[in-house]
Amino acid sequence: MPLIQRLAIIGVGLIGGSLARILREKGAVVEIVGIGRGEANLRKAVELGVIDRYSLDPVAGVEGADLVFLATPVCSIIDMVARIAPALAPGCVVTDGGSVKGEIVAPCEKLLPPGTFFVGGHPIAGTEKSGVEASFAALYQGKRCILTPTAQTDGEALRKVVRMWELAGSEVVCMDVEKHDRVVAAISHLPHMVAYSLVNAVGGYDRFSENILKYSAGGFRDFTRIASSDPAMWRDIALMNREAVLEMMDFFSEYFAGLRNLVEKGDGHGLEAFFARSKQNRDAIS
Ligand SMILES: NC(=O)c1ccc[n+]([C@@H]2O[C@H](COP(=O)([O-])OP(=O)(O)OC[C@H]3O[C@@H](n4cnc5c(N)ncnc54)[C@H](O)[C@@H]3O)[C@@H](O)[C@H]2O)c1
Ligand SMILES: O=C(O)C(=O)C[C@]1(C(=O)O)C=C[C@@H](O)C=C1
Repeated sequence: MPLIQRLAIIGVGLIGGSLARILREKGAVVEIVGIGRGEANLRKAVELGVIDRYSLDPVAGVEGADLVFLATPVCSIIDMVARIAPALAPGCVVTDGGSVKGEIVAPCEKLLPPGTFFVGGHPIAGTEKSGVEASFAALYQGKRCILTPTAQTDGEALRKVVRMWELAGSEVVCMDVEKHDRVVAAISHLPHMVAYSLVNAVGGYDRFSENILKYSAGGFRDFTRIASSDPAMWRDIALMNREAVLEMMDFFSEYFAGLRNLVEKGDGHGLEAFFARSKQNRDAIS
Protein backbone atom coordinates (compact mmCIF):
# COMPACT_ATOMS: atom_id res chain seq x y z
CA MET A 1 0.00 0.00 0.00
CA PRO A 2 1.37 3.49 -0.81
CA LEU A 3 2.78 5.39 2.20
CA ILE A 4 0.51 8.39 1.59
CA GLN A 5 -3.09 8.36 0.34
CA ARG A 6 -3.67 12.09 -0.17
CA LEU A 7 -0.68 14.44 0.01
CA ALA A 8 -1.42 18.17 0.23
CA ILE A 9 1.53 20.37 -0.70
CA ILE A 10 1.30 24.01 0.33
CA GLY A 11 3.74 25.96 -1.87
CA VAL A 12 4.39 23.98 -5.06
CA GLY A 13 7.83 25.36 -5.92
CA LEU A 14 11.33 23.91 -6.02
CA ILE A 15 11.07 22.08 -2.67
CA GLY A 16 7.39 21.07 -2.72
CA GLY A 17 7.43 20.20 -6.43
CA SER A 18 10.56 18.07 -6.14
CA LEU A 19 9.07 16.09 -3.25
CA ALA A 20 5.85 15.53 -5.22
CA ARG A 21 7.80 14.32 -8.25
CA ILE A 22 9.91 11.76 -6.39
CA LEU A 23 7.04 10.39 -4.26
CA ARG A 24 4.94 9.89 -7.39
CA GLU A 25 7.88 8.26 -9.18
CA LYS A 26 8.30 5.85 -6.24
CA GLY A 27 4.57 5.00 -6.17
CA ALA A 28 4.46 6.28 -2.60
CA VAL A 29 1.35 8.46 -2.99
CA VAL A 30 -2.15 8.00 -4.42
CA GLU A 31 -3.19 11.63 -4.92
CA ILE A 32 -1.34 14.97 -4.73
CA VAL A 33 -3.20 18.23 -4.15
CA GLY A 34 -1.28 21.50 -4.65
CA ILE A 35 -2.13 24.59 -2.65
CA GLY A 36 -0.82 28.09 -3.30
CA ARG A 37 -1.56 31.70 -4.19
CA GLY A 38 -0.46 31.85 -7.81
CA GLU A 39 -2.92 30.07 -10.09
CA ALA A 40 -0.54 30.13 -13.10
CA ASN A 41 2.13 28.22 -11.12
CA LEU A 42 -0.42 25.65 -9.90
CA ARG A 43 -1.84 25.19 -13.41
CA LYS A 44 1.71 24.64 -14.64
CA ALA A 45 2.22 22.06 -11.87
CA VAL A 46 -0.85 20.11 -13.11
CA GLU A 47 0.37 20.37 -16.73
CA LEU A 48 3.79 19.01 -15.69
CA GLY A 49 2.13 16.11 -13.84
CA VAL A 50 3.63 17.25 -10.53
CA ILE A 51 0.21 17.49 -8.82
CA ASP A 52 -3.19 16.00 -9.69
CA ARG A 53 -5.31 19.03 -8.82
CA TYR A 54 -5.03 22.30 -6.94
CA SER A 55 -6.83 24.68 -4.64
CA LEU A 56 -6.21 28.35 -3.95
CA ASP A 57 -7.93 27.89 -0.60
CA PRO A 58 -5.71 26.10 1.94
CA VAL A 59 -8.71 25.02 4.03
CA ALA A 60 -10.39 23.28 1.09
CA GLY A 61 -7.04 22.00 -0.19
CA VAL A 62 -6.09 20.01 2.91
CA GLU A 63 -9.48 18.28 3.15
CA GLY A 64 -9.04 14.51 3.61
CA ALA A 65 -5.23 14.68 3.40
CA ASP A 66 -3.28 12.18 5.51
CA LEU A 67 -0.06 14.17 5.01
CA VAL A 68 0.39 17.92 4.56
CA PHE A 69 3.79 19.28 3.46
CA LEU A 70 4.40 23.02 3.90
CA ALA A 71 6.96 24.48 1.50
CA THR A 72 6.35 28.22 1.58
CA PRO A 73 8.85 30.88 2.82
CA VAL A 74 9.51 30.42 6.54
CA CYS A 75 7.71 33.54 7.80
CA SER A 76 4.41 32.28 6.32
CA ILE A 77 4.45 28.78 7.85
CA ILE A 78 2.90 29.49 11.28
CA ASP A 79 0.01 31.53 9.81
CA MET A 80 -0.60 28.78 7.29
CA VAL A 81 -0.72 26.10 9.99
CA ALA A 82 -3.15 28.27 11.99
CA ARG A 83 -5.42 28.51 8.93
CA ILE A 84 -5.48 24.80 8.08
CA ALA A 85 -5.52 23.43 11.65
CA PRO A 86 -9.34 23.30 12.06
CA ALA A 87 -9.75 21.61 8.66
CA LEU A 88 -7.32 18.71 9.12
CA ALA A 89 -8.59 15.14 8.99
CA PRO A 90 -8.09 13.03 12.14
CA GLY A 91 -4.68 11.34 12.08
CA CYS A 92 -3.23 13.87 9.61
CA VAL A 93 0.54 14.41 9.80
CA VAL A 94 1.72 17.95 9.07
CA THR A 95 5.39 18.52 8.24
CA ASP A 96 7.42 21.26 6.60
CA GLY A 97 10.60 21.90 4.62
CA GLY A 98 11.40 25.33 6.03
CA SER A 99 15.05 26.36 6.46
CA VAL A 100 14.55 27.54 10.08
CA LYS A 101 13.04 25.45 12.87
CA GLY A 102 13.39 27.22 16.25
CA GLU A 103 10.58 29.72 15.73
CA ILE A 104 8.37 27.32 13.82
CA VAL A 105 8.14 23.96 15.57
CA ALA A 106 6.73 24.81 19.03
CA PRO A 107 4.01 27.20 17.76
CA CYS A 108 2.95 24.72 15.08
CA GLU A 109 2.74 21.89 17.62
CA LYS A 110 0.49 24.08 19.78
CA LEU A 111 -1.77 25.03 16.87
CA LEU A 112 -2.63 21.49 15.81
CA PRO A 113 -5.80 19.93 17.26
CA PRO A 114 -5.54 16.65 19.23
CA GLY A 115 -5.23 13.62 16.96
CA THR A 116 -3.20 15.50 14.31
CA PHE A 117 0.58 15.64 14.43
CA PHE A 118 3.39 18.07 13.56
CA VAL A 119 6.93 17.02 12.63
CA GLY A 120 9.48 19.72 11.78
CA GLY A 121 11.72 19.01 8.81
CA HIS A 122 14.33 20.53 6.53
CA PRO A 123 15.86 18.90 3.45
CA ILE A 124 19.46 20.05 3.12
CA ALA A 125 19.16 20.19 -0.62
CA GLY A 126 18.21 22.89 -3.06
CA THR A 127 19.34 25.12 -5.86
CA GLU A 128 19.33 28.83 -6.57
CA LYS A 129 16.22 28.39 -8.77
CA SER A 130 12.60 28.76 -7.67
CA GLY A 131 9.17 27.67 -8.82
CA VAL A 132 7.66 24.38 -9.96
CA GLU A 133 9.50 24.48 -13.28
CA ALA A 134 12.81 24.28 -11.38
CA SER A 135 11.69 21.17 -9.46
CA PHE A 136 13.13 17.74 -10.24
CA ALA A 137 12.75 14.24 -8.80
CA ALA A 138 16.44 13.65 -8.03
CA LEU A 139 16.84 16.78 -5.85
CA TYR A 140 16.90 14.84 -2.58
CA GLN A 141 18.88 11.83 -3.79
CA GLY A 142 21.99 11.27 -1.67
CA LYS A 143 21.31 14.39 0.43
CA ARG A 144 20.50 14.75 4.12
CA CYS A 145 17.16 15.71 5.58
CA ILE A 146 17.08 17.02 9.15
CA LEU A 147 14.00 16.30 11.26
CA THR A 148 13.51 18.05 14.59
CA PRO A 149 11.28 15.88 16.80
CA THR A 150 10.42 17.13 20.29
CA ALA A 151 9.09 15.49 23.46
CA GLN A 152 5.59 16.02 22.00
CA THR A 153 6.27 14.34 18.66
CA ASP A 154 4.13 11.29 17.94
CA GLY A 155 6.27 8.21 17.17
CA GLU A 156 4.05 6.95 14.33
CA ALA A 157 3.96 10.39 12.68
CA LEU A 158 7.75 10.66 12.90
CA ARG A 159 8.17 7.22 11.31
CA LYS A 160 5.92 8.24 8.41
CA VAL A 161 7.93 11.40 7.74
CA VAL A 162 11.25 9.52 8.05
CA ARG A 163 9.99 6.93 5.54
CA MET A 164 8.87 9.69 3.17
CA TRP A 165 12.33 11.28 3.07
CA GLU A 166 14.02 7.90 2.75
CA LEU A 167 11.84 7.15 -0.26
CA ALA A 168 12.95 10.51 -1.66
CA GLY A 169 16.54 9.22 -1.43
CA SER A 170 17.71 11.17 1.62
CA GLU A 171 19.54 10.18 4.76
CA VAL A 172 17.44 11.34 7.70
CA VAL A 173 19.18 12.92 10.68
CA CYS A 174 17.30 14.00 13.82
CA MET A 175 18.43 16.91 15.99
CA ASP A 176 16.85 19.48 18.29
CA VAL A 177 15.69 22.80 16.87
CA GLU A 178 18.44 24.80 18.62
CA LYS A 179 21.23 22.69 17.13
CA HIS A 180 19.50 22.72 13.73
CA ASP A 181 19.34 26.51 13.60
CA ARG A 182 23.01 26.91 14.67
CA VAL A 183 24.22 24.28 12.20
CA VAL A 184 22.35 25.72 9.22
CA ALA A 185 23.34 29.27 10.20
CA ALA A 186 26.94 28.10 9.71
CA ILE A 187 26.75 25.80 6.70
CA SER A 188 23.97 27.50 4.72
CA HIS A 189 22.83 30.90 5.98
CA LEU A 190 26.31 32.44 6.46
CA PRO A 191 27.49 31.41 2.96
CA HIS A 192 24.40 33.07 1.48
CA MET A 193 25.01 36.28 3.47
CA VAL A 194 28.64 36.31 2.30
CA ALA A 195 27.74 35.59 -1.34
CA TYR A 196 25.05 38.31 -1.44
CA SER A 197 27.50 40.80 0.14
CA LEU A 198 30.34 39.88 -2.20
CA VAL A 199 28.23 40.37 -5.33
CA ASN A 200 26.92 43.70 -4.04
CA ALA A 201 30.43 44.85 -3.08
CA VAL A 202 32.03 43.96 -6.39
CA GLY A 203 28.99 45.19 -8.33
CA GLY A 204 29.18 48.49 -6.41
CA TYR A 205 32.93 48.95 -6.77
CA ASP A 206 33.31 52.42 -8.28
CA ARG A 207 37.00 52.84 -9.08
CA PHE A 208 36.25 52.33 -12.76
CA SER A 209 33.54 53.83 -14.92
CA GLU A 210 32.40 50.38 -16.12
CA ASN A 211 30.81 47.53 -14.17
CA ILE A 212 33.60 44.98 -13.75
CA LEU A 213 31.32 42.01 -12.99
CA LYS A 214 31.40 41.16 -16.69
CA TYR A 215 35.06 40.14 -16.28
CA SER A 216 34.20 37.52 -13.64
CA ALA A 217 35.18 33.94 -14.38
CA GLY A 218 35.08 30.54 -12.63
CA GLY A 219 36.17 31.63 -9.17
CA PHE A 220 33.64 34.43 -8.78
CA ARG A 221 30.86 32.59 -10.53
CA ASP A 222 31.26 29.30 -8.59
CA PHE A 223 31.48 31.16 -5.32
CA THR A 224 28.43 33.35 -5.92
CA ARG A 225 25.94 30.97 -7.62
CA ILE A 226 23.78 31.10 -4.48
CA ALA A 227 23.52 34.91 -4.66
CA SER A 228 20.95 34.28 -7.44
CA SER A 229 18.63 32.63 -4.88
CA ASP A 230 15.16 34.00 -4.20
CA PRO A 231 15.38 37.29 -2.23
CA ALA A 232 12.05 36.79 -0.42
CA MET A 233 13.05 33.33 0.78
CA TRP A 234 16.35 34.66 2.13
CA ARG A 235 14.71 37.72 3.71
CA ASP A 236 12.51 35.34 5.70
CA ILE A 237 15.46 33.13 6.72
CA ALA A 238 17.54 36.11 7.91
CA LEU A 239 14.56 37.45 9.89
CA MET A 240 13.65 34.11 11.46
CA ASN A 241 17.13 32.81 12.30
CA ARG A 242 18.36 36.28 13.30
CA GLU A 243 20.30 35.41 16.43
CA ALA A 244 22.21 32.43 15.00
CA VAL A 245 22.90 34.26 11.73
CA LEU A 246 24.28 37.29 13.60
CA GLU A 247 26.48 35.03 15.72
CA MET A 248 27.91 33.36 12.62
CA MET A 249 28.40 36.69 10.80
CA ASP A 250 30.38 38.00 13.80
CA PHE A 251 32.39 34.78 14.07
CA PHE A 252 33.18 34.95 10.36
CA SER A 253 34.23 38.60 10.67
CA GLU A 254 36.91 37.57 13.17
CA TYR A 255 38.40 35.17 10.63
CA PHE A 256 38.17 37.76 7.86
CA ALA A 257 39.85 40.35 10.08
CA GLY A 258 42.60 37.81 10.89
CA LEU A 259 43.22 37.23 7.22
CA ARG A 260 43.24 40.96 6.54
CA ASN A 261 45.84 41.34 9.25
CA LEU A 262 48.08 38.69 7.63
CA VAL A 263 47.80 40.46 4.26
CA GLU A 264 48.53 43.85 5.86
CA LYS A 265 51.62 42.53 7.66
CA GLY A 266 52.84 40.73 4.53
CA ASP A 267 53.03 37.54 6.62
CA GLY A 268 53.69 34.89 3.94
CA HIS A 269 54.00 31.98 6.38
CA GLY A 270 50.81 33.01 8.14
CA LEU A 271 48.94 33.33 4.85
CA GLU A 272 50.09 29.94 3.62
CA ALA A 273 49.15 28.31 6.93
CA PHE A 274 45.71 29.99 6.83
CA PHE A 275 45.06 28.77 3.28
CA ALA A 276 46.46 25.26 4.04
CA ARG A 277 44.12 24.84 7.03
CA SER A 278 41.19 25.84 4.87
CA LYS A 279 42.20 23.53 2.01
CA GLN A 280 42.51 20.61 4.41
CA ASN A 281 39.04 21.24 5.85
CA ARG A 282 37.48 21.75 2.43
CA ASP A 283 39.11 18.65 0.92
CA ALA A 284 37.84 16.55 3.83
CA ILE A 285 34.15 17.31 3.13
CA SER A 286 32.68 14.10 1.72
N1 LIG B 1 15.48 26.68 -2.25
C1 LIG B 1 16.22 25.95 -1.47
O1 LIG B 1 17.40 25.70 -1.76
C2 LIG B 1 15.63 25.39 -0.21
C3 LIG B 1 16.23 24.28 0.39
C4 LIG B 1 15.65 23.73 1.55
C5 LIG B 1 14.53 24.32 2.12
N2 LIG B 1 13.99 25.43 1.53
C6 LIG B 1 12.78 26.00 2.15
O2 LIG B 1 11.66 25.51 1.43
C7 LIG B 1 10.62 26.49 1.38
C8 LIG B 1 10.23 26.71 -0.07
O3 LIG B 1 11.35 27.13 -0.82
P1 LIG B 1 11.39 26.93 -2.41
O4 LIG B 1 12.80 27.07 -2.81
O5 LIG B 1 10.61 25.75 -2.83
O6 LIG B 1 10.60 28.24 -2.88
P2 LIG B 1 9.77 28.47 -4.22
O7 LIG B 1 9.66 29.94 -4.40
O8 LIG B 1 10.32 27.65 -5.33
O9 LIG B 1 8.34 27.88 -3.84
C9 LIG B 1 7.53 28.44 -2.85
C10 LIG B 1 6.08 28.40 -3.32
O10 LIG B 1 5.27 28.87 -2.26
C11 LIG B 1 4.32 29.81 -2.78
N3 LIG B 1 4.01 30.74 -1.68
C12 LIG B 1 4.77 31.72 -1.17
N4 LIG B 1 4.17 32.32 -0.14
C13 LIG B 1 2.97 31.70 -0.01
C14 LIG B 1 1.87 31.88 0.88
N5 LIG B 1 1.90 32.79 1.83
N6 LIG B 1 0.81 31.07 0.71
C15 LIG B 1 0.78 30.11 -0.25
N7 LIG B 1 1.78 29.91 -1.11
C16 LIG B 1 2.86 30.70 -0.99
C17 LIG B 1 5.04 30.47 -3.93
O11 LIG B 1 4.11 31.04 -4.83
C18 LIG B 1 5.80 29.28 -4.53
O12 LIG B 1 4.99 28.57 -5.44
C19 LIG B 1 11.16 27.70 2.13
O13 LIG B 1 10.69 27.65 3.45
C20 LIG B 1 12.67 27.51 2.11
O14 LIG B 1 13.27 28.12 3.23
C21 LIG B 1 14.49 25.96 0.38
O1 LIG C 1 22.44 24.63 -3.38
C1 LIG C 1 21.83 25.66 -3.16
O2 LIG C 1 21.60 26.49 -4.04
C2 LIG C 1 21.33 25.96 -1.82
O3 LIG C 1 21.35 27.08 -1.47
C3 LIG C 1 20.74 24.90 -1.00
C4 LIG C 1 20.69 25.19 0.49
C5 LIG C 1 22.15 25.34 1.01
O4 LIG C 1 22.90 24.38 0.84
O5 LIG C 1 22.48 26.37 1.54
C6 LIG C 1 19.90 26.41 0.75
C7 LIG C 1 18.98 26.51 1.72
C8 LIG C 1 18.52 25.37 2.43
O6 LIG C 1 17.65 25.55 3.41
C9 LIG C 1 19.17 24.15 2.17
C10 LIG C 1 20.07 24.04 1.17
